[in-house]
Amino acid sequence: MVYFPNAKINIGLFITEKRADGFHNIESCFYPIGWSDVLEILPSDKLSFKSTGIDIPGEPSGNLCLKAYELLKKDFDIPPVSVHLHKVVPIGAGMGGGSSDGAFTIKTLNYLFELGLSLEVMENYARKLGSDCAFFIQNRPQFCFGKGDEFSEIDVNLTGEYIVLINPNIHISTIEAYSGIKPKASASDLKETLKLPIQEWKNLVHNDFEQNLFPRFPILGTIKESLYESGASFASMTGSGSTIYGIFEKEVDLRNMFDNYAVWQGFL
Ligand SMILES: C[C@@](CO)(OP(=O)(O)O)[C@H](O)COP(=O)(O)OP(=O)(O)OC[C@H]1O[C@@H](n2ccc(N)nc2=O)[C@H](O)[C@@H]1O
Ligand SMILES: Nc1ncnc2c1ncn2[C@@H]1O[C@H](COP(=O)(O)OP(=O)(O)O)[C@@H](O)[C@H]1O
Repeated sequence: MVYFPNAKINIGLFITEKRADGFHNIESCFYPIGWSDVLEILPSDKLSFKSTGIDIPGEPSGNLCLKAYELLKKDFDIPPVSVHLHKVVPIGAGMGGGSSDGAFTIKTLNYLFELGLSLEVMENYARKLGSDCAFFIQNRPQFCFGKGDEFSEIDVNLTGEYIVLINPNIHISTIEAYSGIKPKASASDLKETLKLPIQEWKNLVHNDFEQNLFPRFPILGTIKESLYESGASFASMTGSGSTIYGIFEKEVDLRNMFDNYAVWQGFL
């Protein structure tokens, strides 16, 4: 079976509290986007993993696809599989690409071996892989809170809007990004704010990581500004960076403007 594990953006990201377990409580709207990897999982005589495309740092055993397999293998008598991941989504880019690969592996194994797991059970397995991972089980816009792995409904629909994502090849580690943060109460009620027309989000919807990372990497602020100058209704960094996105009312082509960087553009 071939699947296309897609990335996400964060629309607004408040870091509200440091928790006793060392993680942070956040409030954010997670929204799926079309930038995707390619994942093939087939039953096989022995377990194997191959990746092509963008180089993934670390050993294959640390890859979230294999971690997901091992997690399910502990509880179910599943046969070996061969996994081929073609990596397209930039790594350490705030788009949850690795988390999506892990979640899609859980969904694929569930389907392939008829494990009969409910969405809720699959989300619980995904939570063990990483904070962002459970979101990709249902893979639909959600208000995310707690570690980013608890969900409630949010009234936001960007279907028909056009998104441009710019990744300036700066790898930001999530641990490092959180370590520079002083948590504070959320600046606004995201669920209410996102009901407003998108043109009104600019001064109300913030990503708390920007304040720390923009002074360190001035290019990030420059890209965000260029997106507004090019007519974006809303622009922001996603997650812990370094990808910056702009949402436009109609189709634009900004590939020439950012030709040194990885760019993805398409309808939401
Ligand atoms: C910042 C966010 C926002 O959506 O996205 P990305 O930028 O990674 O896409 C997420 O919170 C990233 O989630 P994820 O990448 O799954 O993080 P994990 O693997 O669970 O944790 C990596 C490290 O980040 C820190 N961490 C993560 C999540 C959280 N709510 N609080 C934290 O403090 C911890 O130090 C943890 O050891
Ligand atoms: N399938 C995978 N794809 C990308 N990174 C992975 C994968 N499995 C494990 N990782 C590890 O996760 C880290 C980054 O995860 P990623 O989801 O790309 O970042 P972010 O959470 O910032 O969007 C990398 O350091 C990488 O070693």
